[in-house]
Amino acid sequence: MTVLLTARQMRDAEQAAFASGAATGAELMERAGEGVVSALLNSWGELAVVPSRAIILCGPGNNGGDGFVIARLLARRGWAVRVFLLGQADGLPPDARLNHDRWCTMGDVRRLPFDTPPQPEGPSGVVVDALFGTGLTRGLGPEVAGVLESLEAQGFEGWYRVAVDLPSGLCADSGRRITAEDGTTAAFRADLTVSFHAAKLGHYLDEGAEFCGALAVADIGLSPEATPELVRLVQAPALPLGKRGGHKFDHGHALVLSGGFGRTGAARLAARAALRVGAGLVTLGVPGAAQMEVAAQITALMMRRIEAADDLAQMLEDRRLNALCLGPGLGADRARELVPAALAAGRATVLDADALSAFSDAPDALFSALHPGCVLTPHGGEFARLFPDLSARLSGPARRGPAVSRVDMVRAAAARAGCTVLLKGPDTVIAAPDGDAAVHAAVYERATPWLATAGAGDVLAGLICGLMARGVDPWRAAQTATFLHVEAARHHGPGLIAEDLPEALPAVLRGLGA
Ligand SMILES: NC(=O)C1=CN([C@@H]2O[C@H](COP(=O)(O)OP(=O)(O)OC[C@H]3O[C@@H](n4cnc5c(N)ncnc54)[C@H](O)[C@@H]3O)[C@@H](O)[C@H]2O)[C@@H](O)CC1
Ligand SMILES: [K+]
Repeated sequence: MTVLLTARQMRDAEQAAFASGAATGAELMERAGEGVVSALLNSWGELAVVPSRAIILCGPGNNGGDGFVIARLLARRGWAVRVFLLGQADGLPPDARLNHDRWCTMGDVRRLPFDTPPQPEGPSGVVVDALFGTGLTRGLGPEVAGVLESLEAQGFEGWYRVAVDLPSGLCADSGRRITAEDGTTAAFRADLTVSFHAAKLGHYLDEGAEFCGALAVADIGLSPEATPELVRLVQAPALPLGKRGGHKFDHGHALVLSGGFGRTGAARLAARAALRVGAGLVTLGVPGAAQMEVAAQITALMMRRIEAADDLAQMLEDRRLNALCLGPGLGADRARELVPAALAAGRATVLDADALSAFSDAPDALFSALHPGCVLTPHGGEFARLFPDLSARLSGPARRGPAVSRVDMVRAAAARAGCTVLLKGPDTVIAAPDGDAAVHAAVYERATPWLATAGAGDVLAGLICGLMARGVDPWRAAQTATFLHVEAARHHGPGLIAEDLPEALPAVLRGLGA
């Protein structure tokens, strides 16, 4: 399992290594520097062949210490290396000071901010940002922001930008840029970020991937941590997806509630996704006025008339209907009518879109009706309507590092709602009420910009519902559906519209050995 760490968890892993005698700080710093050098040589093969040039910006902490190791290792390979230090050598922590001094036997250290910014002095090379890593506590002030700006102004075309551990200015826990006292939010924009031991949350959340460029994680010989608060990175389905034998009723019966005439498309998309992901049967619950419209559009899906809460309650007397989906295209009035009846039935239930927004005036009424079998799938706007206080903590500027993150807020939301909450986005965060949290980030090699299309969210709700109909618990259903959703988008590629997602699933499932 791949986990994402906070800055504190990374420090704990380091301290555990010191306490057990497994490594010293200087050893870890050496391995970190080696990790950066091998990652950059791997990323840009030409640099491994011919010695190149490096400009290395070192900060006042151990991130700066890594910078001095990198300087030494590259100079030994014959590179022309120029090193700059922010602050005084006397103020460096011991391991960083050791590596500063070792570097000083090989080359000089100029001060930051620059008197005159360095020129590229060659067609290619590497700018290394070793200013701040997990120890960033405040935003980059005008001094450091000015250094980054003046480097940008030099162009450095053909040069690569490498961030050590994190792009300076970016918060390790949240992926947000920390805002300085003067209101600026500067950060180093990297082509490659090389982190150590395990990726940090900030590499995947929020603006993280945008500033990291690409991400490599170097092994520095620390033991894997196993604490319950760890956040997992979803990179595969959370369970085998193959269908065992049996009758269609053995694979569950999902019910997707549709909106009225002219508004049934979203529910039909969700229903088709539920069927494609393997629910044995899927029925659309449709108001009378929309029955003709729906009937003209469906084949394998079934349809039942559901006008009011009583119809739904009556239908749910059939225990074989084991998973519900309400929200896509449902309409606010119909949501207020049907959601309480659906929740009272105690079935596995996905609430999305209108089923969430309809309760923005009285979220507590919704929370008191929810149960652990529910999954809420808000996008940012719906999350803000249900959890305005939590959302506000994310939307304001982050003044201190580490800053509050999407994971913190979705965890708080899941605890408040008493059920699984999935906050959609390129960095989807899923949290269970017991504090378990997972991130699925459609970034780096999994970037799927084509997924930003009308109806994609309806399909996701349907996938979760379909998996829950198959008996998967909400926590694993939410993670697996998110993974499949992105896999389907990647499989289809450019030109994707929501209808394509369920149709791409057979190939995706086959590829996963289902
Ligand atoms: N924790 C670990 O296991 C390891 C850490 N290593 C490196 O050590 C780094 C963490 O080192 P540190 O904890 O010393 O932290 P940093 O080097 O990230 O920065 C801390 C220093 O910067 C100052 N500072 C923070 N924000 C500032 C701002 N906006 N403007 C000016 N000064 C600011 C702090 O007061 C402190 O002096 C990691 O990112 C990584 O690069 C590696 O050497 C290997 C192992
Ligand atoms: K850095």
